[in-house]
Amino acid sequence: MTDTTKKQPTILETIYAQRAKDVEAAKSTAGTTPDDIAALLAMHLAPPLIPLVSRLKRNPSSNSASPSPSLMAEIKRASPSKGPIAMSTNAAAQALTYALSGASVISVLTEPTWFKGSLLDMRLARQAVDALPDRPAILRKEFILDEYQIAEARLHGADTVLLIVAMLPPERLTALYAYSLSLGMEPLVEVNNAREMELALALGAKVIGVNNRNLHDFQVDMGTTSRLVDMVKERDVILCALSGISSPKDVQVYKEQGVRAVLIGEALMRATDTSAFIRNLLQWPEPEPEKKQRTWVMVSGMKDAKQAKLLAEAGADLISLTFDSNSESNITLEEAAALSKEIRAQRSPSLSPATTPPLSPSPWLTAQKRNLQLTGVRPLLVGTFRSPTLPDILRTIAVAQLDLVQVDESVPDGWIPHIPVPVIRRFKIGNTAEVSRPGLHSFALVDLGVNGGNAVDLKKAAEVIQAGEAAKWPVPIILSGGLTTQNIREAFEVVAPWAVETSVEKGLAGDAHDFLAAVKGARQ
Ligand SMILES: O=C(O)c1ccccc1N[C@@H]1O[C@H](COP(=O)(O)O)[C@@H](O)[C@H]1O
Repeated sequence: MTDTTKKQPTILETIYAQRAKDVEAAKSTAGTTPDDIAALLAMHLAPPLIPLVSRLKRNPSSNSASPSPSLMAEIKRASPSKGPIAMSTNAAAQALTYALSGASVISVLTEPTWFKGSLLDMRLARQAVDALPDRPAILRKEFILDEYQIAEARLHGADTVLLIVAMLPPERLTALYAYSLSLGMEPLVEVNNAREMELALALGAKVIGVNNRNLHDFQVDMGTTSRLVDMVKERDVILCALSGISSPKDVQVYKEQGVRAVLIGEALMRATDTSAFIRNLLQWPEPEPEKKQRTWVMVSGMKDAKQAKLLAEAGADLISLTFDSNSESNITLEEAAALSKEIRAQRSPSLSPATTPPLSPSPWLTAQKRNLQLTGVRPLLVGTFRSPTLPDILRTIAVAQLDLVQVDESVPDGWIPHIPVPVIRRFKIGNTAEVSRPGLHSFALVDLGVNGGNAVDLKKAAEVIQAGEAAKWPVPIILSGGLTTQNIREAFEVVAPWAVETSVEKGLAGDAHDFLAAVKGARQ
């Protein structure tokens, strides 16, 4: 017979009990004991952090006169109240979509039983956004009851963790809050009523989320946040509304009340066009369309400073020197240093204040291209290397004062972070799988592998661009190999590269000048 006098545990109590068991199991598993996690943190194996508070203050509307709240976008496959929501979600792809749509925080549920999440999801979400210029913070959305889960979160790439006041005795809450801070992570402290808000404020929490969903009975009351707004007025606290938000009206009400961020799960997971849905929900401005930039030109094999100056005047943006003893264009270190000095003396950077466009979310190569264009200094000096050693590259950069270097496939990826200037990686047309890898080379040169005059396969190069960076941004490439005054117009039409390359073959400056003139004529 069932004992009807015994109170049924709420879902929060049930989840707590299960997570307490899960934590004990993880702690007693060889390789993931608390000592192991501490040793891994001491080895600095946790990736670098970004601060939650300042990241939450930035969103695509934050420069406007009336900024809308920031977005904490949640990856939520399922939930105890709704069951399955979006079971086939790929956490990394979803995270990248959120990031490129302007989210300030990506909230990743790591609870496996009711939410179908995992630490692997969180780690992949972090990896997917890691190379973005202003990546969102990663929140471990979890039922945290033990320091162990916070250390685990940090190790797997979280920038912040959730602490649920309703779930923790006050002294546990205080200890966990302090521990999270000790690892550099300002937590999101979740409350559901005035008493919990007082506890959160007493803690000194800087980011407080009011959950509109009562975690004991699942009831969602959108007024819960509104009723607590006054408690944080005039305080240095970012107030966030959590749960049940699905329409622009919901967000507008909170915005008017001074809520600075909203956490949204289900509505985002069900959206068909996530970016458009987010923009409409938050009333963020449309991203400014990329201004059509003129196609850049790189002239390679330069050995003569006067010639370089003339070509720069004729429109060359990048002047490349070849460091390859097997090439006729090879330049010695002494010659390179002299040429560099002359070019630097001649180039006159604009000293007027930089017109910096607002930071808009964009993937890695697109951002690198934009940043280079913003420098305003022309021509930039490139050192092109064939089978170099790392010390060769470093010394040449220092002596010849190179702005960029270009390397071929012989250079291991592991060297690139050690090269102190942006790297152009040369890819042969049949071998372009890694062109849009983020976070390593800053620019990709796609070599059609043909010498001037022969037929070039422009369609293949077009496919590389159209394969897309983060799916929908055209991959900015430098197109090289076989471009001539005759085919440059077609190359622009078929491929639309960011830049094109030609070379000063055997000192025939005329060719490069003709090429530059043809480029000018062909630019749309
Ligand atoms: O959604 C639930 O059933 C749930 C149950 C227990 C704890 C938390 C739960 N969900 C939380 O809901 C928000 C996101 O809400 P929404 O999907 O936008 O309505 C988030 O805080 C979840 O962790």
